[in-house]
Amino acid sequence: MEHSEVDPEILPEERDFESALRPRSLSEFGGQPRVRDQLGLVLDAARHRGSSPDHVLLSGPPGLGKTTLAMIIAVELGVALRISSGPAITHAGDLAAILSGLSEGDVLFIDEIHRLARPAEELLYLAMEDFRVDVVVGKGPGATAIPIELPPFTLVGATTRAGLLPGPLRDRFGFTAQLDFYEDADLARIVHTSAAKLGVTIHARAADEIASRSRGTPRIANRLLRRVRDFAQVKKHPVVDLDVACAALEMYEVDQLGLDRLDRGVLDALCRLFGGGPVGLSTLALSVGEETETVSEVAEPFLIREGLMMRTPRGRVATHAGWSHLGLRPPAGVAPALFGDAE
Ligand SMILES: Nc1ncnc2c1ncn2[C@@H]1O[C@H](COP(=O)(O)OP(=O)(O)OP(=O)(O)O)[C@@H](O)[C@H]1O
Repeated sequence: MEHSEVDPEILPEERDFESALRPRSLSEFGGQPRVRDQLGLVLDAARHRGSSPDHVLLSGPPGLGKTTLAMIIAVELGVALRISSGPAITHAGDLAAILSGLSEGDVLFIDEIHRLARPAEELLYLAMEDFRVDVVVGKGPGATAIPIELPPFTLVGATTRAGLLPGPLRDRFGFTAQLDFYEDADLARIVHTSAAKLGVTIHARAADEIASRSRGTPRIANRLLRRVRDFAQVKKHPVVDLDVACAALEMYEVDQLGLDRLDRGVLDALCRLFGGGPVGLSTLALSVGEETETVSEVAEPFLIREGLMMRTPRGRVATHAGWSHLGLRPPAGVAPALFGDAE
């Protein structure tokens, strides 16, 4: 399977790069003003009381800053951060071991919390509410539950799918922050900050261009900046201006809307091969030589968000804006949408 250039999933070789660019405090965290203010208040109040803040749930699409915020929470509170993830905790015992290793006030970050196994989830209910875990010793009728007291801690859960969280778990978070896609102006500021950290001199219009092709996602903005930096270095441009940024982004096949080769391939196949649809997902995926999951989870959400295609009960359909984005004339009957079209 080919890797999509702007796939929001993190790549292993990017981890160092990401951690170097992470903001370390709430004031450095660009964008999301509502979340920043609300979270700031929660942390201030806890500091005032000298106690741990309520458990925090961060929800939103990948790459918007959930892990970054968890790290910031620990730094702002001056406590240690323990990191784990739903899929990594396969047994309730794994979670009990993590919880019993916490010190007073620690922040425990569980990424992808919607993927916790059921027994671990139930153990977490008690830990979140009463700071206690019951460790079951033995099997069958002779089994006994030994309660273990835990020090007060703050759980920070992150999820891309808040709707998949069971109600009892969701209700145990005192504060929920819903992260939204970023405004271009906020992304441009992030590009400037990251460029400064990387020692790249960048013009305002170049930063704006990168921001506008970043799908509202800081991870993608930083990734595109890295690509542009590589291009500028190899082509010996000491400064990244608009022309350099556009040439680099064109070379990496990221278009004005932020579509990459995979997205364009899907839209192109939908329009040219299937007359704009409706066509089934598996047929569409086959026609671009990709797995169905790659098409439905990587390409489609963005194409749909941009109003370029729709999912209908009969299959995938290109919108008027989808046809126009490829420079094609939509067939009669595909009317421009009153709202929601990207163009
Ligand atoms: N508000 C922000 N300001 C500056 N940089 C940010 C911001 N939010 C995210 N980033 C950068 O984007 C990258 C991805 O952020 P992060 O890992 O926190 O996302 P995430 O929401 O946890 O993603 P995932 O759901 O895939 O784990 C990091 O390099 C981080 O530095």
